[in-house]
Amino acid sequence: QFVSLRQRILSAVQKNATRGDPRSVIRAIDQFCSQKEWAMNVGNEKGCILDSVVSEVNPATVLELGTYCGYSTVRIASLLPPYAKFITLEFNPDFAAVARQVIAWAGLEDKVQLVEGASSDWIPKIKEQFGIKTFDLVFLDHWKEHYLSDTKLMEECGLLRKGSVLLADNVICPGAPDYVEYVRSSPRYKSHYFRSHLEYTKAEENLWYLGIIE
Ligand SMILES: Cn1cnc(CNC(=O)c2cc(-c3ccc(F)cc3)cc(O)c2O)c1
Ligand SMILES: [Mg+2]
Repeated sequence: QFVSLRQRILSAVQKNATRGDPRSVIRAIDQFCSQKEWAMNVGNEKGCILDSVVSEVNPATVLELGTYCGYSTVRIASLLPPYAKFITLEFNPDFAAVARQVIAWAGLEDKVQLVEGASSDWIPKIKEQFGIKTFDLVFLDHWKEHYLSDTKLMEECGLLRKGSVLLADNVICPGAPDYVEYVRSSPRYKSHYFRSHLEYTKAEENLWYLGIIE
């Protein structure tokens, strides 16, 4: 019977990765997606940029918008200090179900809270629900047309502070032009492109990094 791509990704992890070993989970997904079927994980090239930003920021609080199968969730969670609070939001319950199992296979279920639902519904509730004042790092990788509205919503909800770092995937492909326009023209943001390629392809892509300077 029909097995979904996300289920095939999960099976590849359970078959080829070692329980409790995040790096083997990442390697298993990258091998599957480069050798078998393309999927919209951030991938290893952009993943290394993500790793360097996480290590540099060394965040106590992290928000990920768009969990998908949990690939970037595992990369981030494996680099966080023990006291860190990491929330990842996923709208699609089928993706969330796979991501929970991928995160558990990596042994990182205690490092991250996966919350199902719409980012626009959850962002206003984060302070009181999770006892978080502001985020040191936000990774945007969900619906590209929600990057701008959710960034404005995070500002309005007081979830961003001087020094907060926003890292956005796919600002070229599929693209988030209104978001890029907003942050580039706003005096509140200092921004930086990391040149890279669309996951598992040679297509040009950028991870768009920016710090809030206030
Ligand atoms: C349904 N859905 C649930 N989450 C999302 C948000 N993610 C994306 O849309 C997304 C899309 C692509 C992509 C797709 C087709 C293509 F030809 C080129 C690129 C790459 C990514 O890295 C992404 O994050 C969409
Ligand atoms: Mg992406």
